[in-house]
Amino acid sequence: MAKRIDVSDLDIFYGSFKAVESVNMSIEPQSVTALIGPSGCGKSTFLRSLNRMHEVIPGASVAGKVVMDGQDLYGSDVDPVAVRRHVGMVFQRPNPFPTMSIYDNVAAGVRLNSGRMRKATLDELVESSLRGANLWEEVKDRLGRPGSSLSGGQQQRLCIARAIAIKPEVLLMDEPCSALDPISTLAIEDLIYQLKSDFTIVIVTHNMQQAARVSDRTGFFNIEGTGKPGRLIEMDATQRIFSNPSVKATEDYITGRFG
Ligand SMILES: Nc1ncnc2c1ncn2[C@@H]1O[C@H](COP(=O)(O)OP(=O)(O)OP(=O)(O)O)[C@@H](O)[C@H]1O
Repeated sequence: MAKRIDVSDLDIFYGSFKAVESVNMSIEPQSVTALIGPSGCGKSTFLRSLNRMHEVIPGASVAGKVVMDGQDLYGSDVDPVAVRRHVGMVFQRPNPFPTMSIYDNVAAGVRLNSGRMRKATLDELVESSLRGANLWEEVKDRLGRPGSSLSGGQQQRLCIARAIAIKPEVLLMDEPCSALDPISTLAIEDLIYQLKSDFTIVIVTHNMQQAARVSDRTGFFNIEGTGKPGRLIEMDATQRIFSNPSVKATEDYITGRFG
């Protein structure tokens, strides 16, 4: 089941450097939320704070709340590994395990989380995940080949299949198309559109057309200058952000006047 996320007064640090300040944001279930803004304004840092990946960096920390369906993900009794099971992530560069087969790539996370599973059950899960990632038809006859034998766009869909195989509720995507050609990009965008009926999706993108095409809501982050923290400036329905934003900086950014 897709989940709602409510972020309140979130500050994010690397050591003593405050990279992101005072974010308040509601992320709706079964929708796509796009995060846009100039380089260095903290989009990726914020994204990683949503599944506690930020804190794996030495010295990194957060203050504030990230609440998923009533539970604060930073509560003292919450296991970060469990959080990452519920909130999956897809990265900028497709990163399948290169020597592992296509099948094993999809099964990897499940094996880690669920231990031993009947072969037939695992087969079914691998197939449904590959179908969910729109990759099944292209790979069903070569599941034993290495993940690295696929094209870049196929590898990214393989990574999406791997992420959805563990049945997360939320899927975070950090510029998932930036290393892909336009055709593969469209395939991923179609897929994002389909996936939102099952997942809550948050995507960081530098591509304004992509944000406009795939997302329901868009958040614009900005930074006043080097060394200053990034802030969420405005968040609204995507159509409104791209047609009639309330803040001038948002308009300047989306019309290409800066950033
Ligand atoms: N591992 C890290 N250690 C220290 N500072 C970091 C680290 N990663 C990012 N930062 C700093 O945090 C700030 C926000 O970076 P972040 O990568 O989140 O921005 P971004 O908006 O995603 O940028 P881009 O669009 O270029 O990817 C920047 O000042 C960056 O230098």
